[in-house]
Amino acid sequence: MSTGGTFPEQTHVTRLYDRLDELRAQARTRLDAVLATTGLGHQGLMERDVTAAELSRRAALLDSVENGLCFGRLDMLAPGPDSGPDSGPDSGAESARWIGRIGMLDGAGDFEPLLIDWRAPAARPFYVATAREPEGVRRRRHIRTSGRRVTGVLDEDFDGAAEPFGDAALLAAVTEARTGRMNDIVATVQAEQDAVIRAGHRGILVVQGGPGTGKTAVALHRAAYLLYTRRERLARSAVLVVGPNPTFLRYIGEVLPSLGETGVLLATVDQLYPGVTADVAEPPGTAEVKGRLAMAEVIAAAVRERQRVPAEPWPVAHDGESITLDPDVMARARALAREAGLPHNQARSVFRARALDGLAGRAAARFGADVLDGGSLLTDLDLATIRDELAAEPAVLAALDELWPALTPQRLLADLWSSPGRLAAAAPGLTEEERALLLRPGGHRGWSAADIPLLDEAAELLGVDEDARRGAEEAAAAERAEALALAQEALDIAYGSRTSDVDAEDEEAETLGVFDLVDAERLAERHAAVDHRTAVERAAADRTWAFGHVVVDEAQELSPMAWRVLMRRCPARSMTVVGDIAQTGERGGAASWERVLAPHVGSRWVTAELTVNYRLPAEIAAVADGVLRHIDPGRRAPRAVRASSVAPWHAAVAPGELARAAARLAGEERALVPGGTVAVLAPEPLAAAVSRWAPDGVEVLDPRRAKGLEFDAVVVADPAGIVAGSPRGLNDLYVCLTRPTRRLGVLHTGALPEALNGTGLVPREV
Ligand SMILES: Nc1ncnc2c1ncn2[C@@H]1O[C@H](COP(=O)(O)OP(=O)(O)OP(=O)(O)O)[C@@H](O)[C@H]1O
Repeated sequence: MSTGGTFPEQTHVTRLYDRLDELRAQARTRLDAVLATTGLGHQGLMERDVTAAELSRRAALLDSVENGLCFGRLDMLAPGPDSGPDSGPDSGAESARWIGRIGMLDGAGDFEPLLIDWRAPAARPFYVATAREPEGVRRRRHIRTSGRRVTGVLDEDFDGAAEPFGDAALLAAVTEARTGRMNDIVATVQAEQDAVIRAGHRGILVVQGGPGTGKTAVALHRAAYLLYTRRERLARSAVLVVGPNPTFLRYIGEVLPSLGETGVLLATVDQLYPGVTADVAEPPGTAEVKGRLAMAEVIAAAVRERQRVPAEPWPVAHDGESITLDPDVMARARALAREAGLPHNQARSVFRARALDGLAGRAAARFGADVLDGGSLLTDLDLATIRDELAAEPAVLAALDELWPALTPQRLLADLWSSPGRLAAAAPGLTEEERALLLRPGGHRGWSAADIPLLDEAAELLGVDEDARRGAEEAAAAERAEALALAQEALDIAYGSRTSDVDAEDEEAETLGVFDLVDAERLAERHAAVDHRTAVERAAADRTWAFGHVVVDEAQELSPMAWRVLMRRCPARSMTVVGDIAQTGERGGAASWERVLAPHVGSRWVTAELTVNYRLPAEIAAVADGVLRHIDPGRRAPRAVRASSVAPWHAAVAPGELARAAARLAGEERALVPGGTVAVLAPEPLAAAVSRWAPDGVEVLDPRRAKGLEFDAVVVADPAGIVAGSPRGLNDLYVCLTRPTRRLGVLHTGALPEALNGTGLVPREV
């Protein structure tokens, strides 16, 4: 890369920033003007707020693309018809295409494209042109900037005059020190990644790739690409990005905003049930059972169990006497209610109606039987009167509610986990030990992550509680009536306090007062809350939201029950699923994509594979590959894109010294990667012990929380403990070994685990 001095590109880049400033100023001026508008009707106010929100978003977008606004230039083989006689490669003439984060047109006169959005078809050659297939490109130039200054350029010529530099821009990008937050890769997306980002497939696209192949980066860029190409639809329906834990979501949280995209909700699966926070930890075995597909049937059975029929005739006080709820009448009412095919809470009214019919019929038969022929002496009207009387009897209604109660998902699940009898009835297919894992004998203490998909399942089967909904509607109506009364009061005061000039009917009497312009209803409406939330904000608060596209990262970790939640959130089944089966750590996680997806979409999904590792230097990749061979000898390891000439090390210490030594060595590593990030990865409880000793700036994580993250230097402590720590311990070790971008050390007690022998780890004394 040539650096230093002033680059010819500076002129155009300066023009681009000038244009960006101009667009920002325009957006702000329009926003100010819109906000200053007054005297609008209710409709006008709503429209004003929508326009203001849109303009604020536009202003925010223009701010977000400040860094690295332009990062590339393509000089095409055939200059465009407008190019002037001096349109040489450095002249910045019209034949050049400037590639950047957003598209911008020249504001003056002809509206020529000044900058092409990286997602536009015209930008594609920047990512896919090769010496063999130049795609009409004569030269590709990577432009590096710092602030608004061009600090370096790197060229690849495709006209045979010079050897292309190939991956130099990429190598510069992947060797940079890490900041602890993931960066976008928009300037250096590689051809195999570009194919995934721009894939036209509308259904489920699975991106399988080893660690460091850019799956996360590619998935996020694909989200940005889809928001660009399907803006109309996705702006309304929003895109959901699912990650394994909040630390990971924080790590990736800046990528999409830096690409100017905010229409995306980042969430873990357990954050997808608004109003419930999963804050209770539970053993992995319990989570595994709760994540099984069979739990869908358990929840369905638990709901059915709550639709009861009395075992014996049940006498209920009625009008000073007693009315009997006969099992056969109740059984028939239950059967009819179930047949209605409604969710439990909605079907309650069917049950109640049919039960009252049955009870009225039974009562009529008893009281009105003709002694001569056994027929009924009662008319239909009599029957209806009896039914109405029963329906007005609180004791009868209470009894029917007990047989078919209104239920919330929380109530259903809390009752299920606290009752061995209920659990045995709903989950006969589980063993006694498995059921014991589910029981919470001490009562309800909150929700775990694995409970959330079960609550979601229950919510689907229960539906909304109609009584509660009616209550909420009535409360809303009462609120509105109150607003109306207040508005009327305000108008009365305004009328009462109008000027005496108006009373005097002189010229001033023509002045319009507030009471002339609005009536109470309109005034109340004006004060009613208008929903200004963006699609993402509304989606986050709505359990039943249907997202236009869902990106699932670290998808191998999700349980079958979690997959059901995601499928419900995406009825269109437009998904990008990225992960690596070899990294599956959760007991309930995926062993194959086929098994995960077949229950939902059969064979209607396609796969793409990423094969190049951008994170690990070859020396560290060799260590990880050794472990991968033990996990699955048939699996191909991704090819490392670079070597570092720094050998990964291992050292043995006495068991009692492990925690302190790991912390000390991590401190030493920190000095070797100035400005970079360092982590100790260790199984619990060792990780907690290391945390106590770890110097500032060193993160300490267990393998689970290290998923998807990366650090400049990593010390893996107690590899044997990691392997022994879970049924998929080798996968966990593989995850740990594949986190560093520059340096790896392995600290162990006793001998190295077999999978690490002969992998190139160099012994050292510590
Ligand atoms: N084309 C690229 N240009 C520059 N950097 C890249 C490119 N592709 C990937 N990277 C970098 O490589 C690193 C690994 O990428 P990423 O985290 O997306 O990989 P991954 O496949 O999701 O890994 P894992 O399976 O371990 O979570 C990141 O720092 C990312 O920015």
